[in-house]
Amino acid sequence: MTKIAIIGAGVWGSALSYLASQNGHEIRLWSRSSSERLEDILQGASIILSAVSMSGVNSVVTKLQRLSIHPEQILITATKGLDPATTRTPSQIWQEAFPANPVVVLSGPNLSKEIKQGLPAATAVSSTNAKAAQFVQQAFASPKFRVYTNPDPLGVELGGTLKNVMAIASGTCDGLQLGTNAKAALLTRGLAEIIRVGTDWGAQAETFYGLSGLGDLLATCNSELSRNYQVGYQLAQGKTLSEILAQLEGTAEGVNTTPVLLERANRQGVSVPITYQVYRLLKSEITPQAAVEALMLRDTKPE
Ligand SMILES: NC(=O)C1=CN([C@@H]2O[C@H](COP(=O)(O)OP(=O)(O)OC[C@H]3O[C@@H](n4cnc5c(N)ncnc54)[C@H](O)[C@@H]3O)[C@@H](O)[C@H]2O)C=CC1
Ligand SMILES: O=C(CO)COP(=O)(O)O
Repeated sequence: MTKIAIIGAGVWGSALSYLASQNGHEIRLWSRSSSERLEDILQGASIILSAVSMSGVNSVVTKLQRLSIHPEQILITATKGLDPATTRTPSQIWQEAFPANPVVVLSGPNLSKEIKQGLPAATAVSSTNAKAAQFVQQAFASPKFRVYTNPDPLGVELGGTLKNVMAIASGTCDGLQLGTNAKAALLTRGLAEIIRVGTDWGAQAETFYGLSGLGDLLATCNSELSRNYQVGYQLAQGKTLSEILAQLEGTAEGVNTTPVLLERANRQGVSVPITYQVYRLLKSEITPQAAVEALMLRDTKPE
């Protein structure tokens, strides 16, 4: 039995809390509206897991820095996003704030509603500290949740983060009823785009063919349970972004990830044509139909 503190009681934090409690661990779930003090929640926890949305990462990290975190406490980040101010990933933020602590990234094709229904799923846990990743693997592995370790935390994290942009594009593709060929082309070229960005960032290309890359791309880009997919689908139906977000259950991180990803890719000179069209779509600079045309009419090139 392990004591696990979970910060962020949104849909993903709650699903992870459910998985860990099914394994017999002692779970303490904390949210901004909790009556309990954060320091009491963290006291004695072997694992501190953050499942807050990207917009909350910096303030949660700052809160924890004011408390006494023991260097042996394992920090898990389950957030899929990029910091708009610095383009850093959540694990980079956590590791810089807590250089002595092991930081583990948890990411995979994990639509929380399916997990809450008790359907089987798999995920990846990754850290520069292999022992910490194995500890987390043992803590969360169950007959319903298969947990793989992976040696490339940056790749695991970027796979889960960048696919959200592709999920918006995929929802748009389905909303416009462009067909199966178009969808297959989009996902394949989307993966190529993710790999270009990820390898330029320092991640391993093969990581993106694993659960947190291709795996999550397939799940999120093909499911109405994905909030990012829903954003794209509803944009294709003519709704405005603010109308969609007002009714969305939870966070569609791809909306905020897109401009940050584009900024970084432009700075690095990495070509991201799908991300660019998603960016223009989200900013209402282009219609969904015109975004598709812009992608199809690009200069011809080798695959
Ligand atoms: N829902 C899902 O299926 C999955 C979600 N994720 C990722 O997990 C993260 C959270 O997603 P959801 O739970 O779905 O979103 P959500 O919108 O349901 O929950 C986000 C949580 O973060 C908390 N939060 C935000 N700012 C905060 C702050 N400053 N201080 C304290 N708490 C704060 C909110 O109160 C809320 O409880 C996202 O990055 C998402 O991409 C990852 C895998 C699966
Ligand atoms: O990351 C997810 C599944 O792995 C959840 O996707 P959405 O955030 O698009 O709902």
